[in-house]
Amino acid sequence: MKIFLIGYMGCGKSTKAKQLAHRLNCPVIDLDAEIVAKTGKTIAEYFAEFGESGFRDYESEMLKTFDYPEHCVIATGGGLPCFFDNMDWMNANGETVYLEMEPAALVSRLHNRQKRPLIKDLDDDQLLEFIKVKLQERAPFYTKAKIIVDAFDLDGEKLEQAIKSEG
Ligand SMILES: Nc1ncnc2c1ncn2[C@@H]1O[C@H](COP(=O)(O)OP(=O)(O)O)[C@@H](O)[C@H]1O
Ligand SMILES: O=C(O)C1=C[C@@H](OP(=O)(O)O)[C@@H](O)[C@H](O)C1
Ligand SMILES: [Mg+2]
Repeated sequence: MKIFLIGYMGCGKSTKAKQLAHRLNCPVIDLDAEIVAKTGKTIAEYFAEFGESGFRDYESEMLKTFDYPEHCVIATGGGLPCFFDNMDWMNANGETVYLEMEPAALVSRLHNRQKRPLIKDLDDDQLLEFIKVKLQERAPFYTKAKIIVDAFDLDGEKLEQAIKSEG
């Protein structure tokens, strides 16, 4: 089974994907890291060179053409489910899990903003406002996930349980 973790920047997709894959004894794939490995550019450099729309094209192509092992956990980028038919594609090709988190909690997780071009120039107050607006836009996509879990106090074990009981 392919398990796609989705949710806003900072909700813990990359961190929890590693923990879950370790528990399930299967490979982990972080699509942002795959983009960096394939292009030789950081996400920030890719945005700077090709703009957000160039990045969205590339991440969608990466999502749909990656040679996934049969069983794996996939950390997606926060915006990926909200463009093209990516969310429907993931639902058709695996288990989708939305790691849901409140805007204030997301701010407290997003210390290292330089890696994330959409928020790199925002202070904490601006970031809170930005997330509130963006999360409203993105929620209709995220909530199409087959499984929704509260990501605030989540660890690999709780995530595994949530997938087993709801999946
Ligand atoms: N359970 C947790 N408690 C506190 N901080 C966490 C926890 N899980 C992840 N983090 C931190 O939150 C930040 C965002 O996590 P990350 O996995 O990169 O999120 P995403 O891939 O969803 O953007 C990282 O700095 C990470 O160390
Ligand atoms: O939410 C977004 O639009 C983005 C999230 C990032 O991934 P993380 O959610 O892992 O930070 C990365 O794909 C890019 O900076 C854009
Ligand atoms: Mg990530």
